[in-house]
Amino acid sequence: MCTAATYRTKDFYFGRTLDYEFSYGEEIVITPRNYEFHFRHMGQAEEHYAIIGMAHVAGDYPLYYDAINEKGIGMAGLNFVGNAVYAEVTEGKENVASFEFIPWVLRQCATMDEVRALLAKINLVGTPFAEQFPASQLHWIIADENEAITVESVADGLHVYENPVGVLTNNPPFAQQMFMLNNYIGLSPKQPENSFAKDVPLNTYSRGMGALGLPGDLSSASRFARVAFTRMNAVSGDSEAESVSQFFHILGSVDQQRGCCEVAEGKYEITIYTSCCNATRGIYYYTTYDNHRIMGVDMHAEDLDGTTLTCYPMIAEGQVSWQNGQN
Ligand SMILES: C[C@H](CCC(=O)NCCS(=O)(=O)O)[C@H]1CC[C@H]2[C@@H]3[C@H](O)C[C@@H]4C[C@H](O)CC[C@]4(C)[C@H]3C[C@H](O)[C@]12C
Repeated sequence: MCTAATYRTKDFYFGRTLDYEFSYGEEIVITPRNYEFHFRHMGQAEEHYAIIGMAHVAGDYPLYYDAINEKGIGMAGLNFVGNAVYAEVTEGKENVASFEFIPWVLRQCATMDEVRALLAKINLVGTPFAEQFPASQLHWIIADENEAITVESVADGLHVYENPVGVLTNNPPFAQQMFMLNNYIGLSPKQPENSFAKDVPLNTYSRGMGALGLPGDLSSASRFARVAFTRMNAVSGDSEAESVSQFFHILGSVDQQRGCCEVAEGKYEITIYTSCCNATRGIYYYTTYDNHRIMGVDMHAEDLDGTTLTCYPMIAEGQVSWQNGQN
């Protein structure tokens, strides 16, 4: 399971959790403006916007999971197993393989209008990256500081949905996820009044009872409702420290602890990493399952006019900062 979210204070923040039972060996990858992309069906592209994100690099190609570009657009791919259906390669169309979708959008779009125009022309195809990497079944969230959309390629074609909650998880399809939020219409961060029955003496015996009924399990539908509630009601200061801290708290509401989601005998899905990009400033922050210290990689600290990828392996080990003894 995975969850992605957007958040806005003074700057625009975009990130996700990557929940799985194993890692593909991902790292933080900066693609500079002059790196040559060789698209499978669309030829080669030289000049483009710089990109920073989490990717598995194979044969010098950045297979991005989630990323932002230097113009402040963010995009992430999340599992959509059983529903994602990609098109066949069609002569005369803009055929883009699903593994190329993130760089295809981020390399050339500076606004959401440009993203929409690009999506109107795209033919998203299932061409595999390599034999050992068949096309993953994904759906995507794409966002800037003003809006978010969800893109789903299903049996009857490509769908682009407005995403007013700025959240994406996994199944079911996005329209159903949004519909199911109706179930939580009565939830509130405020304490509830007794609307159950006026003659029954019901009282609030605890704080937080306004959100009683928000599901606590790890299913993707429950995570969708939980993170949407958290994100839509989140309040923070607008400094970088306060915004980043708050963003990790929002995604912390759907953190997966080892042991609670068994996917095969003795195998557990966990939150491998959580990311928070400051898309306004080109910074990729992350934590990992064992490293709760927020790490940061700044794209503008690199030569963005270069031609080669810059990769930073994730620091996955945790450290305690002792305040006495033990040092
Ligand atoms: C497994 C990851 C999604 C995690 C997730 O959504 N889990 C939910 C599980 S469930 O539905 O609820 O069961 C996805 C997200 C991004 C994916 C990777 C990226 O798309 C980049 C390449 C794409 C290639 O086609 C396959 C390898 C790959 C390197 C992908 C492997 C894998 O499918 C990743 C890592």
